[in-house]
Amino acid sequence: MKVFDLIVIGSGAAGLTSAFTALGFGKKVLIVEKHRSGGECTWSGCVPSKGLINEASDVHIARQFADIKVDTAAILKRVRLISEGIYEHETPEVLEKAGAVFVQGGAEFVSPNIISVNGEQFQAKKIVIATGSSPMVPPIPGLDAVPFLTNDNFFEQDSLPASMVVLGAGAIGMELSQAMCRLGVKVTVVEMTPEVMFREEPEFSAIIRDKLTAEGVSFYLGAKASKFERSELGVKVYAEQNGKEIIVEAEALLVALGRSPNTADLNLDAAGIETDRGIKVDAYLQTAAKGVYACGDVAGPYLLSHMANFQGKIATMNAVLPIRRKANYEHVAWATFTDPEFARAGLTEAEAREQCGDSIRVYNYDFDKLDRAKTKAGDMGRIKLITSRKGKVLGAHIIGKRAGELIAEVQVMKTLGLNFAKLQGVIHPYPTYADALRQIAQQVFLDNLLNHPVVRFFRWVGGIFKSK
Ligand SMILES: Cc1cc2nc3c(=O)[nH]c(=O)nc-3n(C[C@H](O)[C@H](O)[C@H](O)COP(=O)(O)OP(=O)(O)OC[C@H]3O[C@@H](n4cnc5c(N)ncnc54)[C@H](O)[C@@H]3O)c2cc1C
Ligand SMILES: NC(=O)c1ccc[n+]([C@@H]2O[C@H](COP(=O)([O-])OP(=O)(O)OC[C@H]3O[C@@H](n4cnc5c(N)ncnc54)[C@H](O)[C@@H]3O)[C@@H](O)[C@H]2O)c1
Repeated sequence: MKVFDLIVIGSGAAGLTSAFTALGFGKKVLIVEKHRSGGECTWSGCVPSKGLINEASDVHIARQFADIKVDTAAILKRVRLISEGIYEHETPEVLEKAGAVFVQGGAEFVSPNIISVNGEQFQAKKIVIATGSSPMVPPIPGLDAVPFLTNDNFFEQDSLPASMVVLGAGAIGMELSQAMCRLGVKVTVVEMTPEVMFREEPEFSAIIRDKLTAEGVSFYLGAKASKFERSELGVKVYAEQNGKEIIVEAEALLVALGRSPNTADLNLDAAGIETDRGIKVDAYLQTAAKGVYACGDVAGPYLLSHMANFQGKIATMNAVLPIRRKANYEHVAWATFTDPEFARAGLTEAEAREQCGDSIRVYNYDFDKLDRAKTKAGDMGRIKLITSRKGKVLGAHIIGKRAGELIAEVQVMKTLGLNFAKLQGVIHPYPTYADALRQIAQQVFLDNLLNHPVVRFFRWVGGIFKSK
């Protein structure tokens, strides 16, 4: 039996980070991949979705100047080429050149340190499970009898249909609905919660819903899908909204209702690995089986590529080095690439109030004050910054152009524990979107000053004399 220092099961964002981390420490690494290296991010997630969003954005701009015909077949082909381009840096050959052994096939556990792939057994001191997640397809009557798309096959379509029902107004539903609508698809979204993007600040979610509505996307909110039927056009979706039945019909259906962890084929019982919503891990990302770690979507709790990288590194370092580092999620951040973009770091206002009480400070900044935004008609944006009583960042929410880039500056302040007021002294080029953050910092600085005990004392004394 071949023996390794580390076996990595799955070569998506988490698995690749894990393998490269271990290789960097000179370890003998086996990578086992059932499908294609690169995983969801490269083939059916971040990369093709952002590729499609970029194409749709160009079309949206072009339509303002000319009556153009959109060739969605050519667009989807170009999107697939982007995935191929990223894959060039993640192929089995590249991984083997970097020093890993790559085996194609599905891995299953034989014991906590032995796996079987295509009937052959491999042993390792440590194992990292990074098998990702799959689209969650709930057992709603009729769903198994109608043709439907998920992110797994969405980007493989030859061309886009004329109409589509999108089930779920989460990250996938919103990004793809706007992109498809811009490319000429009549999109109807059916979402069971009362608002889109349930993880975001509600007022920001409403802004994005209004924007998509204005562009032509139709929404049924508070509507839970209850039945599906084939129809002459394609598919009929039945949903319950406020006790009434609604029926939406379209050529195609996209199911974007969340994810299920890929655990079923792993024979986890043989290794004593436990699951709840995904593979159960401790703070060090170790599973119930000693020496077996899990990271990325299969473990959660944040199903994001950069969190898969973050966890992949920690899990692997804990596995191969004599250190133990906890995965700390205090500084999680993400961006949703609708137009305008959405980005979030840390707590919402409600969460901050629950944790810190009403001593928190909330700064709301509108881009109508920002010169850079004024240079482009219709450029909207908003920032909500939530700080502690002393000015340290608890949460930040940005909607607007380049929100995904802007949040990085807040992330640095937050992660390094710097007082946000410090940013007021940092020179920002003019006119930029980032200058909005400097302007907010100016206000935090002033509030810090006004809250300083000495200043408060003199203001109090001043108040006494004034009242006399
Ligand atoms: C449409 C869409 C857009 C997204 N956009 C973003 C975004 O913009 N930003 C962001 O941060 N995140 C985004 N995500 C989420 C991101 O794609 C995932 O969080 C990330 O890819 C998870 O990486 P992973 O390594 O955990 O899993 P995966 O990438 O799924 O990799 C798991 C790998 O394991 C393999 N595997 C499974 N079972 C076995 C087995 N038994 N044996 C061997 N191999 C196995 C699979 O074939 C796969 O290659 C998006 C997701 C979707 C669906
Ligand atoms: N930009 C990004 O970072 C990005 C983009 C896309 C996806 N992702 C990741 O992929 C994951 C999966 O995305 P997703 O959009 O599939 O899931 P999601 O959890 O974001 O949204 C699923 C939505 O479906 C709704 N829903 C569930 N059952 C329903 C029913 N029966 N009828 C109507 N609505 C129903 C839920 O209320 C929810 O709003 C996300 O958690 C996110 O982490 C990230």
